[in-house]
Amino acid sequence: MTVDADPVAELPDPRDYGLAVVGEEEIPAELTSLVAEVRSLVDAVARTRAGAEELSAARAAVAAAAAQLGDGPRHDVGTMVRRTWDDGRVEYGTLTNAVSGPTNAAAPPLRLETAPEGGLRAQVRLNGTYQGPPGLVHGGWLAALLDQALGAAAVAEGMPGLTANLDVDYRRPTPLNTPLEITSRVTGTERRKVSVAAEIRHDGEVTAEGTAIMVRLNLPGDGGA
Ligand SMILES: CCCCCCCC/C=C\CCCCCCCC(=O)SCCNC(=O)CCNC(=O)[C@H](O)C(C)(C)COP(=O)(O)OP(=O)(O)OC[C@H]1O[C@@H](n2cnc3c(N)ncnc32)[C@H](O)[C@@H]1OP(=O)(O)O
Repeated sequence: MTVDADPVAELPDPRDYGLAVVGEEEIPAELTSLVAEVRSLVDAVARTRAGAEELSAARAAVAAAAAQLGDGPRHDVGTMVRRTWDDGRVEYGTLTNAVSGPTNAAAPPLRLETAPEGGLRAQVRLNGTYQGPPGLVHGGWLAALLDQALGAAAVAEGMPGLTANLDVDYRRPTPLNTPLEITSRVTGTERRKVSVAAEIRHDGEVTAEGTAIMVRLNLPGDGGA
Protein backbone atom coordinates (compact mmCIF):
# COMPACT_ATOMS: atom_id res chain seq x y z
CA MET A 1 0.00 0.00 0.00
CA THR A 2 1.24 3.50 -0.74
CA VAL A 3 0.48 6.61 1.28
CA ASP A 4 1.07 10.27 0.54
CA ALA A 5 4.25 11.87 1.89
CA ASP A 6 2.76 13.67 4.87
CA PRO A 7 5.19 15.94 6.71
CA VAL A 8 6.31 14.42 10.00
CA ALA A 9 6.00 16.57 13.12
CA GLU A 10 9.44 15.64 14.39
CA LEU A 11 12.53 14.81 12.38
CA PRO A 12 14.08 11.44 13.18
CA ASP A 13 16.90 11.65 15.71
CA PRO A 14 20.07 10.57 13.84
CA ARG A 15 21.36 8.93 17.06
CA ASP A 16 18.58 6.36 16.68
CA TYR A 17 20.32 5.38 13.41
CA GLY A 18 23.83 5.13 14.84
CA LEU A 19 25.00 8.61 13.80
CA ALA A 20 26.85 10.93 16.17
CA VAL A 21 25.29 14.37 16.78
CA VAL A 22 26.86 17.63 17.95
CA GLY A 23 24.83 20.73 18.78
CA GLU A 24 25.71 23.79 16.70
CA GLU A 25 26.11 25.70 19.99
CA GLU A 26 28.79 23.21 21.07
CA ILE A 27 31.14 24.17 18.21
CA PRO A 28 33.90 26.17 19.91
CA ALA A 29 34.23 29.82 18.81
CA GLU A 30 37.94 29.10 18.29
CA LEU A 31 37.06 26.41 15.71
CA THR A 32 34.62 28.74 13.91
CA SER A 33 37.31 31.41 13.62
CA LEU A 34 39.94 28.83 12.53
CA VAL A 35 37.57 27.68 9.76
CA ALA A 36 37.09 31.30 8.61
CA GLU A 37 40.87 31.77 8.61
CA VAL A 38 41.41 28.63 6.51
CA ARG A 39 38.73 29.81 4.06
CA SER A 40 40.58 33.13 3.56
CA LEU A 41 43.86 31.21 3.29
CA VAL A 42 42.56 29.04 0.44
CA ASP A 43 41.48 32.16 -1.47
CA ALA A 44 44.82 33.88 -0.78
CA VAL A 45 46.82 30.81 -1.87
CA ALA A 46 44.79 30.48 -5.06
CA ARG A 47 45.74 33.97 -6.25
CA THR A 48 49.02 34.77 -4.51
CA ARG A 49 51.88 36.30 -6.45
CA ALA A 50 54.29 36.06 -3.50
CA GLY A 51 57.93 35.14 -4.11
CA ALA A 52 59.66 31.83 -3.32
CA GLU A 53 60.84 32.87 0.14
CA GLU A 54 57.40 33.99 1.31
CA LEU A 55 55.81 30.90 -0.22
CA SER A 56 58.24 28.59 1.62
CA ALA A 57 57.60 30.39 4.91
CA ALA A 58 53.84 30.16 4.40
CA ARG A 59 54.11 26.45 3.53
CA ALA A 60 56.06 25.79 6.75
CA ALA A 61 53.49 27.70 8.82
CA VAL A 62 50.61 25.75 7.26
CA ALA A 63 52.47 22.43 7.73
CA ALA A 64 53.00 23.30 11.42
CA ALA A 65 49.28 24.05 11.84
CA ALA A 66 48.35 20.78 10.11
CA ALA A 67 50.76 18.83 12.34
CA GLN A 68 49.20 20.45 15.41
CA LEU A 69 45.77 19.01 14.53
CA GLY A 70 47.04 15.91 12.69
CA ASP A 71 46.79 13.14 15.27
CA GLY A 72 44.27 14.82 17.54
CA PRO A 73 40.74 13.53 18.17
CA ARG A 74 38.28 13.82 15.28
CA HIS A 75 34.53 13.50 14.77
CA ASP A 76 33.39 10.53 12.71
CA VAL A 77 32.85 11.48 9.07
CA GLY A 78 29.04 11.04 9.21
CA THR A 79 28.60 13.20 12.32
CA MET A 80 25.46 15.34 12.21
CA VAL A 81 25.08 18.89 13.49
CA ARG A 82 21.89 19.84 15.32
CA ARG A 83 20.52 23.33 14.86
CA THR A 84 17.81 24.56 17.23
CA TRP A 85 15.75 27.49 15.93
CA ASP A 86 14.33 30.25 18.15
CA ASP A 87 10.87 28.66 17.94
CA GLY A 88 12.30 25.37 19.28
CA ARG A 89 12.30 23.57 15.91
CA VAL A 90 15.24 21.18 15.58
CA GLU A 91 17.05 20.42 12.35
CA TYR A 92 19.98 18.21 11.36
CA GLY A 93 22.64 18.39 8.64
CA THR A 94 26.06 16.84 8.27
CA LEU A 95 28.80 18.66 10.18
CA THR A 96 31.13 18.72 7.14
CA ASN A 97 28.40 19.18 4.47
CA ALA A 98 30.09 20.42 1.27
CA VAL A 99 27.75 23.42 0.94
CA SER A 100 26.51 24.23 4.47
CA GLY A 101 28.83 22.40 6.89
CA PRO A 102 29.71 24.89 9.65
CA THR A 103 33.18 23.39 10.16
CA ASN A 104 33.98 22.76 6.49
CA ALA A 105 36.37 25.45 5.24
CA ALA A 106 35.66 24.33 1.66
CA ALA A 107 31.93 25.15 2.08
CA PRO A 108 30.85 28.73 1.11
CA PRO A 109 29.01 28.25 3.67
CA LEU A 110 25.30 28.49 2.81
CA ARG A 111 23.22 29.23 5.92
CA LEU A 112 19.51 28.97 5.14
CA GLU A 113 16.85 30.63 7.28
CA THR A 114 13.07 30.35 7.26
CA ALA A 115 11.68 32.96 4.82
CA PRO A 116 8.71 35.14 5.93
CA GLU A 117 6.95 34.32 2.63
CA GLY A 118 7.42 30.56 3.24
CA GLY A 119 10.26 28.22 2.31
CA LEU A 120 13.89 29.10 2.96
CA ARG A 121 16.26 31.90 2.02
CA ALA A 122 19.94 32.71 2.38
CA GLN A 123 22.46 35.27 1.30
CA VAL A 124 25.84 34.03 0.19
CA ARG A 125 28.93 35.53 -1.38
CA LEU A 126 31.29 33.27 -3.31
CA ASN A 127 34.97 34.10 -3.54
CA GLY A 128 37.35 33.27 -6.39
CA THR A 129 37.79 29.65 -5.27
CA TYR A 130 34.30 28.93 -6.70
CA GLN A 131 35.20 30.28 -10.13
CA GLY A 132 34.30 28.76 -13.49
CA PRO A 133 34.41 31.31 -16.35
CA PRO A 134 36.37 34.54 -15.59
CA GLY A 135 34.69 36.41 -12.73
CA LEU A 136 31.75 34.00 -12.68
CA VAL A 137 30.59 31.21 -10.38
CA HIS A 138 31.22 27.64 -11.60
CA GLY A 139 28.00 26.00 -12.82
CA GLY A 140 28.68 22.88 -10.75
CA TRP A 141 28.78 24.99 -7.60
CA LEU A 142 25.53 26.72 -8.57
CA ALA A 143 23.97 23.26 -8.92
CA ALA A 144 25.40 22.28 -5.51
CA LEU A 145 23.97 25.42 -3.87
CA LEU A 146 20.57 24.75 -5.46
CA ASP A 147 20.68 21.07 -4.44
CA GLN A 148 21.38 22.02 -0.83
CA ALA A 149 18.64 24.67 -0.76
CA LEU A 150 16.20 22.18 -2.34
CA GLY A 151 17.06 19.38 0.11
CA ALA A 152 16.88 21.74 3.07
CA ALA A 153 13.43 22.98 1.99
CA ALA A 154 12.15 19.40 2.23
CA VAL A 155 13.88 18.92 5.61
CA ALA A 156 12.31 22.17 6.91
CA GLU A 157 8.88 20.69 6.12
CA GLY A 158 9.77 17.55 8.09
CA MET A 159 10.53 15.43 5.01
CA PRO A 160 14.28 14.64 4.86
CA GLY A 161 15.31 12.75 1.74
CA LEU A 162 17.83 12.19 -1.03
CA THR A 163 17.90 13.99 -4.37
CA ALA A 164 16.61 11.57 -7.03
CA ASN A 165 16.55 14.10 -9.87
CA LEU A 166 17.88 17.66 -10.23
CA ASP A 167 17.16 20.03 -13.14
CA VAL A 168 19.13 23.27 -13.36
CA ASP A 169 18.65 26.19 -15.76
CA TYR A 170 21.38 28.80 -15.95
CA ARG A 171 19.59 32.01 -16.97
CA ARG A 172 22.28 34.70 -16.59
CA PRO A 173 25.97 34.66 -15.62
CA THR A 174 26.36 34.62 -11.79
CA PRO A 175 29.14 36.94 -10.56
CA LEU A 176 31.71 36.13 -7.86
CA ASN A 177 32.39 38.34 -4.81
CA THR A 178 28.94 39.87 -4.63
CA PRO A 179 25.87 39.05 -2.52
CA LEU A 180 23.60 36.39 -4.02
CA GLU A 181 20.15 35.49 -2.72
CA ILE A 182 18.98 31.87 -2.67
CA THR A 183 15.36 30.86 -2.10
CA SER A 184 13.72 27.42 -2.03
CA ARG A 185 10.43 25.80 -1.18
CA VAL A 186 8.38 22.60 -1.37
CA THR A 187 5.93 22.67 -4.30
CA GLY A 188 4.21 19.29 -3.90
CA THR A 189 4.31 15.78 -2.49
CA GLU A 190 3.30 12.39 -3.89
CA ARG A 191 3.95 9.24 -1.87
CA ARG A 192 7.70 9.48 -0.95
CA LYS A 193 8.40 12.07 -3.67
CA VAL A 194 8.80 15.68 -2.57
CA SER A 195 8.91 18.27 -5.37
CA VAL A 196 11.02 21.33 -4.61
CA ALA A 197 12.03 24.51 -6.45
CA ALA A 198 14.85 27.03 -5.87
CA GLU A 199 16.36 30.15 -7.40
CA ILE A 200 19.63 32.08 -7.18
CA ARG A 201 19.34 35.84 -7.68
CA HIS A 202 21.82 38.65 -8.19
CA ASP A 203 20.49 42.21 -7.87
CA GLY A 204 16.96 40.80 -7.87
CA GLU A 205 17.42 38.99 -11.18
CA VAL A 206 17.29 35.18 -11.37
CA THR A 207 20.66 33.86 -12.61
CA ALA A 208 19.99 30.14 -11.99
CA GLU A 209 16.98 28.08 -10.99
CA GLY A 210 16.46 24.45 -10.16
CA THR A 211 13.78 21.91 -9.46
CA ALA A 212 14.25 18.52 -7.88
CA ILE A 213 12.49 15.42 -6.71
CA MET A 214 13.65 14.48 -3.24
CA VAL A 215 12.74 10.93 -2.24
CA ARG A 216 11.98 10.75 1.47
CA LEU A 217 14.22 8.56 3.58
CA ASN A 218 12.64 5.18 4.01
CA LEU A 219 13.09 4.90 7.76
CA PRO A 220 11.68 1.97 9.68
CA GLY A 221 8.43 2.87 11.40
CA ASP A 222 7.91 6.39 9.97
CA GLY A 223 5.08 5.36 7.66
CA GLY A 224 6.70 7.25 4.78
CA ALA A 225 6.88 4.32 2.35
C1 LIG B 1 19.05 8.82 9.49
C2 LIG B 1 18.64 10.05 10.21
C3 LIG B 1 18.37 11.21 9.36
C4 LIG B 1 18.16 12.48 10.08
C5 LIG B 1 17.53 13.54 9.28
C6 LIG B 1 18.49 14.44 8.58
C7 LIG B 1 18.74 14.11 7.15
C8 LIG B 1 19.37 15.20 6.46
C9 LIG B 1 19.06 15.09 5.02
C10 LIG B 1 19.33 16.06 4.20
C11 LIG B 1 20.08 17.28 4.50
C12 LIG B 1 19.63 18.42 3.61
C13 LIG B 1 20.45 18.79 2.50
C14 LIG B 1 20.85 17.73 1.58
C15 LIG B 1 21.06 18.30 0.22
C16 LIG B 1 21.91 17.46 -0.65
C17 LIG B 1 21.16 16.28 -1.14
C18 LIG B 1 22.08 15.28 -1.75
O1 LIG B 1 23.15 15.58 -2.16
S1 LIG B 1 21.54 13.69 -1.79
C19 LIG B 1 22.90 12.82 -2.58
C20 LIG B 1 22.63 12.55 -4.03
N1 LIG B 1 21.52 11.61 -4.19
C21 LIG B 1 21.69 10.30 -3.98
O2 LIG B 1 22.75 9.81 -3.65
C22 LIG B 1 20.48 9.43 -4.22
C23 LIG B 1 20.84 8.13 -4.93
N2 LIG B 1 19.61 7.42 -5.29
C24 LIG B 1 18.99 6.58 -4.42
O3 LIG B 1 19.50 6.31 -3.33
C25 LIG B 1 17.66 6.01 -4.85
O4 LIG B 1 17.53 6.06 -6.26
C26 LIG B 1 16.46 6.81 -4.23
C27 LIG B 1 16.56 6.78 -2.68
C28 LIG B 1 16.43 8.27 -4.70
C29 LIG B 1 15.16 6.16 -4.63
O5 LIG B 1 15.27 4.77 -4.43
P1 LIG B 1 14.20 3.89 -3.61
O6 LIG B 1 14.48 2.47 -3.91
O7 LIG B 1 14.21 4.31 -2.16
O8 LIG B 1 12.78 4.35 -4.17
P2 LIG B 1 12.12 4.11 -5.62
O9 LIG B 1 10.98 3.17 -5.41
O10 LIG B 1 13.13 3.81 -6.66
O11 LIG B 1 11.55 5.58 -5.92
C30 LIG B 1 10.56 6.20 -5.09
C31 LIG B 1 9.79 7.14 -5.98
O12 LIG B 1 10.68 8.11 -6.57
C32 LIG B 1 10.65 8.03 -8.01
N3 LIG B 1 12.00 8.26 -8.53
C33 LIG B 1 13.12 7.59 -8.23
N4 LIG B 1 14.15 8.07 -8.92
C34 LIG B 1 13.66 9.06 -9.69
C35 LIG B 1 14.27 9.97 -10.63
N5 LIG B 1 15.56 9.91 -10.91
N6 LIG B 1 13.48 10.87 -11.22
C36 LIG B 1 12.14 10.94 -10.95
N7 LIG B 1 11.53 10.13 -10.04
C37 LIG B 1 12.29 9.19 -9.44
C38 LIG B 1 10.16 6.61 -8.30
O13 LIG B 1 9.57 6.52 -9.58
C39 LIG B 1 9.16 6.42 -7.17
O14 LIG B 1 8.01 7.14 -7.52
P3 LIG B 1 6.51 6.55 -7.37
O15 LIG B 1 6.14 6.67 -5.93
O16 LIG B 1 6.53 5.12 -7.82
O17 LIG B 1 5.68 7.46 -8.23
